[in-house]
Amino acid sequence: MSISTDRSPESTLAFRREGYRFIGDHCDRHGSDIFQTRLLLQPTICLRGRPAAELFYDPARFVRHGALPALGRLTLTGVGGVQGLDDAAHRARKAMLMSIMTPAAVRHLGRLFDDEWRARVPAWAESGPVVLHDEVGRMLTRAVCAWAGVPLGGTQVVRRTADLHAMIEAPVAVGPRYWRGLIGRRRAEHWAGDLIERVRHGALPAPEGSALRVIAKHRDGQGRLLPRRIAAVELLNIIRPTVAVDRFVVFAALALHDHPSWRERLRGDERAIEGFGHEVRRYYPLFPAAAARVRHSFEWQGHHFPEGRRVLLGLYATNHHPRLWPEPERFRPERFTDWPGDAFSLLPQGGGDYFTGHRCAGEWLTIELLKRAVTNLTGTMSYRVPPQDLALDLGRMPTLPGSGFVIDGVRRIE
Ligand code: HEM
Repeated sequence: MSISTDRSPESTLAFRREGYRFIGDHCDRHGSDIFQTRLLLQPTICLRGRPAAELFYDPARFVRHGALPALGRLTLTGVGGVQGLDDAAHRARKAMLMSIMTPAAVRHLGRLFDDEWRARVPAWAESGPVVLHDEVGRMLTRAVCAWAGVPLGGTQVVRRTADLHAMIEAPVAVGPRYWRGLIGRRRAEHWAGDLIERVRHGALPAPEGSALRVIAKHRDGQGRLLPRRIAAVELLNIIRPTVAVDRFVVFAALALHDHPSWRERLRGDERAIEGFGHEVRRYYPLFPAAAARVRHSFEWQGHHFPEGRRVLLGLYATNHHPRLWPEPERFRPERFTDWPGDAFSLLPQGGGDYFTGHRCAGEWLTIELLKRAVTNLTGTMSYRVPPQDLALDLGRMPTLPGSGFVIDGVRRIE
């Protein structure tokens, strides 16, 4: 059976225009969870849904080498990092990254973020309106650098956060947004590479088990240290996405604003807070899709996947699949009460296995940070949300409310 194919000879502009909705809407139009289109001048198979996720996360079927478009590699992920590795090289690099994510380390980052938050509340109470995205971004930069063993002078915080934000904003942008991402990455890699060298030469002490130390001292199967630039890319693979959690924090604040009854329901209830966080990650858009290439030709559900073909798994489209998530366009944290967990249906950070596949290395950290943020938004402070542009443009990737979520009248609750 041939795969239902878009009529347009090239869909890159449609993908940019339709953004997060592209894969889901095209699936609906084709009446199928699989269709083929042309993106960036290449035939591309797009998928959504649980069986598709199971297929996509089978490492025997797909490789990641050369899957991510160059625009994304040059800004968001960097070149030579874990995202583009396969097989034994991937497993070894991933094991290094996952060794940092112990339960104690996850709690430690949560506490550092909490301390940052509580320390900022009095300043917010004194000041006028504050932009939550900017504030939380800087708090996360400070917290993750302290956690990772990375020294960061007070004067560096704004500049480093701006570079990290620029990298996150860039991968599907054109024009100045893209250039800012390139420049941000160049500066950040230089900074991270310098830190790696200083640790290797004993000029900078890095605590045992910290991300900086683990990455600087990591040796590959042949006993070689990672090249400076690649070690820098991996250190940024920890710092950059942790700062990106500021987007989920803004979405959580938006959800609390749009569904105020949840404030009371969450207060002091850790399990409800975790479920609320899962619904924030399901409902709101961050990564639209994950990319891979077919390792060797195969047939799946009667469809032919030719060797080398680029395949996109719609993460947002799966998170909004009506068969997986009844009333997917409604924000309903109740759906996660007693949720047994499933590696192939809730995909904000990819699916499958953390160690043998490409599922996000930082998902446990993200869940912890989001819980801390929701606890603070509902339990340790009160605030007003003045009139502002809170609309989410699903045609912009990544998207945020235009205002960055402004709050004022902040008061500490004891
Ligand atoms: C804002 C929250 C985050 C989102 C939405 C997110 C999303 C993702 C997605 C979609 C992937 C790719 C999955 C795939 O290719 O199949 C990924 C991979 C990855 N993420 Fe995250 N992530 C987040 C936070 C984090 C954090 C906090 C860290 C580390 C501290 C992290 C580190 C990584 C790494 C290292 C990979 C590559 C894994 C691999 O290729 O094996 N992410 N993430």
